[in-house]
Amino acid sequence: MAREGTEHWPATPPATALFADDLLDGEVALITGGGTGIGEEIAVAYAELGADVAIASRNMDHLEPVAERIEATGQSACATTVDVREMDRVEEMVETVTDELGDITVLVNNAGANFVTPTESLSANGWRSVVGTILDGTAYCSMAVGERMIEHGEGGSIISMGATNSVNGAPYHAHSGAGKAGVHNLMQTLGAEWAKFGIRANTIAPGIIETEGIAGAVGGELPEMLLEEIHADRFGQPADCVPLAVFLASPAANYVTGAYYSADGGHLLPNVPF
Ligand SMILES: CCCCCCCCCCC/C=C/C(=O)SCCNC(=O)CCNC(=O)[C@H](O)C(C)(C)COP(=O)(O)OP(=O)(O)OC[C@H]1O[C@@H](n2cnc3c(N)ncnc32)[C@H](O)[C@@H]1OP(=O)(O)O
Ligand SMILES: NC(=O)C1=CN([C@@H]2O[C@H](COP(=O)(O)OP(=O)(O)OC[C@H]3O[C@@H](n4cnc5c(N)ncnc54)[C@H](OP(=O)(O)O)[C@@H]3O)[C@@H](O)[C@H]2O)C=CC1
Repeated sequence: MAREGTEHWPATPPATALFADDLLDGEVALITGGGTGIGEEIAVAYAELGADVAIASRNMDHLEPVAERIEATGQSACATTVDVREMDRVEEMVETVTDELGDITVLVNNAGANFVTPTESLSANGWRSVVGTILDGTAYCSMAVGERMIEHGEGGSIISMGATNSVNGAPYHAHSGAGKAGVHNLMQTLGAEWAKFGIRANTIAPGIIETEGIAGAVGGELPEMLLEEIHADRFGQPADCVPLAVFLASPAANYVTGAYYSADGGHLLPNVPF
């Protein structure tokens, strides 16, 4: 895994160097889109810290090698296919994970989709494809897992991946930015509504993180000129998103709900004018 850093903005260390290795003992985590990019890094870190981990996405080829990495830590893994845009498939996924690993205590809504396009060229199907994955998918997984967390009666943590493109809007990101804004709002609503069940719901907003997914979304390599807008002077790596995901899954966040944390190297901060 790439962990590239710079002199002033070093790479984020591995989770095992930052957290107690039993921090997530007894947790059962489900990470959608856990077979690639940021989701893979979170899945393996959770297992290294003692959680049993399920990963789910459309393509089993992505999932199998990550399930092997999880099992190599000594924890149990479950890999199952799902299209998060379909509620029936989501219900099946939750049933499979619960049967194999037990009651889910941590849900990470990480499955995501994006492509950069002028809004006047965006088709209705393109809009649905992205908003369906980001917003419908996050809602369906949260509803299916949340219902079981409520029945189980021991609370839980729901963590959703937002994006900094939703904060001020972002040209060529109409579908993704609107979907991610909805994700944050949904987490705030669930945080309020499900507080009485001990279920916490929070959002992590990655900045520009080097993954195959974002390379595909921008149609190739990330343009170097984007670095001019990033105070950290480097693109993020999946590992930069892991500590927030560990924190929010752990008892260290027992009083934290409805919150929004960015990991973006200062991408949204103003430029210094002189
Ligand atoms: C250069 C400026 C950069 C600035 C950066 C600022 C801030 C960065 C913030 C970044 C925020 C979020 C980033 C991410 O989410 S990165 C992770 C992205 N990962 C993925 O997208 C992985 C999953 N992706 C996919 O599955 C596919 O790419 C897709 C999203 C398209 C969904 O696949 P699906 O199989 O469901 O869909 P189809 O291929 O059938 O297509 C559906 C419709 O969408 C149209 N489409 C697809 N690609 C494009 C494109 N590049 N441009 C325009 N339209 C596209 C496609 O034509 C279909 O529509 P029609 O049926 O009408 O043709
Ligand atoms: N990288 C970045 O710069 C940023 C990323 N983010 C967000 O972080 C998260 C992870 O991004 P990143 O790791 O870069 O992206 P990736 O493209 O690597 O990961 C996206 C994952 O979602 C899965 N997925 C996509 N569509 C579906 C679907 N309909 N049903 C189930 N699974 C699906 C994919 O697997 P499969 O193809 O097997 O279905 C893939 O594993 C996403 O939510 C993304 O929007 C936010 C801001 C910036």
